Amino acid sequence: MASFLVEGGNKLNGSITPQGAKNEALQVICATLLTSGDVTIGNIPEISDVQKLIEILRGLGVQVINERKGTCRFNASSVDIDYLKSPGFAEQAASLRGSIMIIGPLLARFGKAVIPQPGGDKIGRRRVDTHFTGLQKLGAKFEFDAENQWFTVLAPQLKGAYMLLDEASVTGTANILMAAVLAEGKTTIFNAACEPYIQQLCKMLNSMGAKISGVGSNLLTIEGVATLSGCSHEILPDMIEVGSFIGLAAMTASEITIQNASLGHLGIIPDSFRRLGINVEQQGNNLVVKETENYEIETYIDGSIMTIADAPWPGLTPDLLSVLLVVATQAKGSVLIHQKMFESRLFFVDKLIDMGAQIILCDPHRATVIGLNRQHQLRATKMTSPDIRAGIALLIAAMSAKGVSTIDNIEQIDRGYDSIDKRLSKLGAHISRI
Ligand SMILES: CC(=O)N[C@H]1[C@@H](OP(=O)(O)OP(=O)(O)OC[C@H]2O[C@@H](n3ccc(=O)[nH]c3=O)[C@H](O)[C@@H]2O)O[C@H](CO)[C@@H](O)[C@@H]1O
Ligand SMILES: C=C(OP(=O)(O)O)C(=O)O
Repeated sequence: MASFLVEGGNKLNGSITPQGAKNEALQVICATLLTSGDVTIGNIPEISDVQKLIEILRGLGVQVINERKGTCRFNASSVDIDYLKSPGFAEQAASLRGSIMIIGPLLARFGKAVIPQPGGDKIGRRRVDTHFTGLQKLGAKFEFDAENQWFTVLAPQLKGAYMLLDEASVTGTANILMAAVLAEGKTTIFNAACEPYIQQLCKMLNSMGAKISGVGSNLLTIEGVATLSGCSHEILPDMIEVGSFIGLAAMTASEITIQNASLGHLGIIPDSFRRLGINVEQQGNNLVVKETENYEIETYIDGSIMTIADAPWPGLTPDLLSVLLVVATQAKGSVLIHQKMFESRLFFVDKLIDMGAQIILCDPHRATVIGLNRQHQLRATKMTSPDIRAGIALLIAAMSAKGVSTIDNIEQIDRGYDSIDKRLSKLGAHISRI
C-alpha cells in the first residue's frame, strides 16, 4: 500500500491539462469488442482502472497496439470467449467497476457473456439489476450464481425492444446500448443516462455504423445493424478532474489555468463551484480559477442555507460532491451537501473534522458544512483514502493544511488520476510518494 506525504500550505501557480475521462474511457474501450475492424482511441488516461480493463481485453485476445502516448489501436477480430472461465479473468474483472461493460458487447457479438460481481468504489450498494433487466428485455437468458456471485447472459440473437429503465444507470445504459446496436430491429431506451460519457459512446458507435438517435436525451432509439466497422475516437477531458482542479485552486487560494477543459461538456460543474463563491472564469476553451482568499457560499433567496445535491445528468455528478464539500470548509457561510445516490460516500468527513473542519454528518447521505472563512487553517493529519473521490478531496485538504499529512491507500486515487503527485508538483505542490 503506497502513501503520499503532503506538505500543506503552499500556493500553487500555473496551468494544468486534464487527462482523458476515466468513465468514458472504460465505456469506449469495451465498445471495441463490437467489431472485427480496427478502432483507434485517443486521449486514453494512464490510470490503473483503464490499464486493468485493457489487460482484460488482451486476455480475451484483443490486439492492443500502443501507437503513441494516450493513443491505442484495438482489434477484436479474434476473441477467445473461454478466457472468461479463467481464474485470471475472475480476479481482474472483480477489481474494477468498468469491467461490467464487456457484457453487452460480448453478448451481442458472441451470444454469451459471464462476469463476477464487478469492483470499483465501496461507496454503498451498487446494484447491477438495471443492466441485466435491460439485457433480458432484449431477449437474453439471465442466470445468477448466488454462491459464487457470477452473472451469465445468453442469447443466440438479441431482439430490439422498448424498455423503461428503473434508474438512469450510467454503466447500465452503456451496456444495454452496446447490446442493442447489434440486436435485430428497433430498441427504445427510456430513462437512459445521458452523461457526456454516454453521449461520447453513442457518437463512437454511430461512427462505427450504429444507428442511434436521441443522443444527449433520456430517450434513445436504436435501429439494430448486422455488423459494425472500425473507427477513430477521441476521449473528452475528464470533467471530474476539471472539478477537482477547481477545488484545489480554491482551497489553496491559488490561481490555476485548466487548459482545454472542453467547456461545452461540463454542464453545471463550474456553476456549482461559483455557488460556493469561487471565481471561475472562462477564457476560450480554458477555465481560469482566480486567486481568492475569501469566498462566500450563496444562500437561497429567502436567506436559508443552500443544498448542493447530486442528480443524474444534466444534474450535478455525485463524483464531485466530496471535492465541493472540502471547498466549503474554508468558505464563509454554510451549505448542506446531500449525496443522494450513494449511502457510504460521506464518512470521510471524520478526517476533515480531525483536521479542524466544522462539519456535522447528519446521516450517511447528508453533511452540513459550516465554513471557517479561513479563520483557522486545517491541521495536517494521517489519513487513509477510502475511495477515489474522497481520496482526492483529502489530498486537496492536506495541500491546504498546516504541516505534513500522510495519506495511505493512494492506489484508490491512482485508479482515476494519472500521476497526480507529479502533475501537481509542477504547479508548486509538495507531494512525495512513499
Ligand atoms: C465506471 C463508471 O462510469 N462509474 C460511474 C457510474 O457508476 P455506475 O454506472 O455504477 O452508477 P449508476 O449510474 O448505476 O448508479 C449509481 C448510484 O446512483 C443510484 N442512482 C442512479 C441513477 C438514478 O437515477 N438514481 C439513483 O439513485 C444507483 O442506485 C446507484 O447506487 O455512474 C455513477 C453515477 O454517476 C458514478 O458515480 C460513477 O463514477
Ligand atoms: C465511483 C467512481 O468510480 P467507479 O464507478 O469506477 O467505482 C468514481 O469515478 O467516482
